[in-house]
Amino acid sequence: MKITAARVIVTCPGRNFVTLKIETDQGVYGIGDGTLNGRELSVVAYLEEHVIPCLIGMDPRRIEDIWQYLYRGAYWRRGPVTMRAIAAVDMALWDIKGKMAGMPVYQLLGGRSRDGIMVYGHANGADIAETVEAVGHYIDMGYKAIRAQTGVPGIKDAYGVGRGKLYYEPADAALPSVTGWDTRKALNYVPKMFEELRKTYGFDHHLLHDGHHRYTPQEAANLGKMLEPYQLFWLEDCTPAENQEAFRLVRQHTVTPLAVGEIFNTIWDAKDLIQNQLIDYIRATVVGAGGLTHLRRIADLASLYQIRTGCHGATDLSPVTMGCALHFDTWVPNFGIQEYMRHTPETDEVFPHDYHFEKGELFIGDTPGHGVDIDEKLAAKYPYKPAYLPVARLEDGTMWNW
Ligand SMILES: O=C(O)[C@@H](O)[C@@H](O)[C@H](O)[C@H](O)CO
Ligand SMILES: [Mg+2]
Repeated sequence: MKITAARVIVTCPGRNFVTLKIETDQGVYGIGDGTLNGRELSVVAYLEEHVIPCLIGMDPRRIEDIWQYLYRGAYWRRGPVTMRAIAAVDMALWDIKGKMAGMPVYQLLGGRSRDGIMVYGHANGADIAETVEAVGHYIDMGYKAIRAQTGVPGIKDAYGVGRGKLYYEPADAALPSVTGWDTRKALNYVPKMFEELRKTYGFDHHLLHDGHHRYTPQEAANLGKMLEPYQLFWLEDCTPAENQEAFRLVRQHTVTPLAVGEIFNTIWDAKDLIQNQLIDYIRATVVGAGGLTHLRRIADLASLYQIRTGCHGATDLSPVTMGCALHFDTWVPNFGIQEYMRHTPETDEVFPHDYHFEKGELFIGDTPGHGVDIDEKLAAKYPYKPAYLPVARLEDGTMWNW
């Protein structure tokens, strides 16, 4: 069996997606996601110029060998562009293998460990009152777990506050828009939101919060401590994780569960955090961390330390990644939760898929492969549109983490 052709499809049904389609001499094809929000075309070039020429003629059944070929073979390892390109190939190959076997991917991974996949949705508002109302909306929709982010008085366009009720897309301008940040104001405000949420809705639902890399380790420890009475499911990206050691300081001061990893690309980004038990949930996902082949290695390492998975699932991860993540979640023994930010109806139409939401959970179907396809004719109607993620500056103009 041979790979005969591969091509990249870029489409923008509301936001940009990079999709790789691999074709074989047996008429079976597979698709994979390589979207890198705000830097999409770098992955397109990596795939078109440097990966696809190597793939032609290879045996698509050799998933592991092709993974190693692309990872070791480039000599230059790791990084978001390389690992997304590898992930796109990997997803497409698992899709092909599943179609050849007549089985859904979760069966190939080892079979079902659970029926439904608990997901969390994004509730947010301009202030505490609006966010409390938004959380109620998610509870009404049946969610068991909800992430709550609020605008903070005095901070311009703080991360996490959307303009629409369900569809929140931060990459909203042809050049990066400038938002603000002020740690003191946030530390005064965020705990009050959780106090209000618990007062209003009690303790039956899981509540989550994303720090989006904006606190120093000491500030993150302080926030974690202040949030303890509200029993969060997790506090995410409370401080940047390039220095994995930084989490030791946070961990020593708070029992609020910690989650990290949406920007991780390999097991090496998470190794110290996992082996030193500095986190509770690992958020690496299929598109970010080199596909299913590599993600399951990360999950296996995490399982030795009772750390559970919580795959990134924002809207910049295409339905192809969501489908693959749900196969992974259905199999992985140490599953924790799955993030689920809904795609717009236009995106869902371009990517027909075999998964559905019911009572706070997502369910993957039994279509052979990963069960997500691309309607190329429809995709062609939505050409690429440059869109950047915002940047953040402190009040005095200093660049900060968005
Ligand atoms: O937890 C999350 O989902 C966020 O941190 C993301 O929305 C992140 O900001 C985007 O994926 C960036 O593209
Ligand atoms: Mg996040």
